[in-house]
Amino acid sequence: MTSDIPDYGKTFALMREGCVEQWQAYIQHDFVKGLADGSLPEEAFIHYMVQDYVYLIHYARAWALGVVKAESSEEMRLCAATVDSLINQELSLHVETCAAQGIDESSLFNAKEELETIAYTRYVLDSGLQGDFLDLILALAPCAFGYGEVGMRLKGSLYDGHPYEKWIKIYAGEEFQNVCVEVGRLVDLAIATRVGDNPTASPRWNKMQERFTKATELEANFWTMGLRAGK
Ligand SMILES: Cc1ncc(C[n+]2csc(CCO)c2C)c(N)n1
Repeated sequence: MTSDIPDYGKTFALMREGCVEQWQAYIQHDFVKGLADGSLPEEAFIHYMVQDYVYLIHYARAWALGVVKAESSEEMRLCAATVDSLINQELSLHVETCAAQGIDESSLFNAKEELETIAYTRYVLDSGLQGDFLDLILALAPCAFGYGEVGMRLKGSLYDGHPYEKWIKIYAGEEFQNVCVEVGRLVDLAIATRVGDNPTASPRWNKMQERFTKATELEANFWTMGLRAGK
């Protein structure tokens, strides 16, 4: 890596460049700044974690739709593995963090959804329902790439007793960074097999960029929703 932009593949580099303004609004959001220096109020963090649990449930449903829409055994396997790890592993940070605040898992599962949560998750699901596998995967991708980039950036912000150390270490960690690289490979492969080696020349490119950009905007909106708690 020659810059501070992580290497999650060719599509990530192109798409990120195609929506730099929205991308910066996402990864340098005030919520992220508050996570970095530890100044984010705990109330906002918990509000965000509850909504993020709900988000992850729908996000897992969207990856399950990827199993339905896959057009190769490799795509199908990767999507199925992601559904499994989301449901059986990745939700545990949310369950544990919220349990410490007296919120049990059934309250999380049944939490009232904020409009930003509905907008983002249903946009992703509809991308897969309305479109093909590629449409779906492009709406899913900013989630992984953005948190991967945020995690990398925030690694240097840790200090002894940092309130959000656990969160930062998960997203900065090798395991999660590998997930981003894997998602990058899946997106690159999905594009190569459907639109070829020169995707920006494809008539589909603008629509593809639009999906990625919209999901990026919905990510920034999701942080803003998190900040609203207690105000
Ligand atoms: C709103 C929101 N966006 C992204 C993530 C990060 N994330 C959740 S699951 C996962 C793995 C991707 O396969 C990633 C990167 C989040 N937690 N919440």
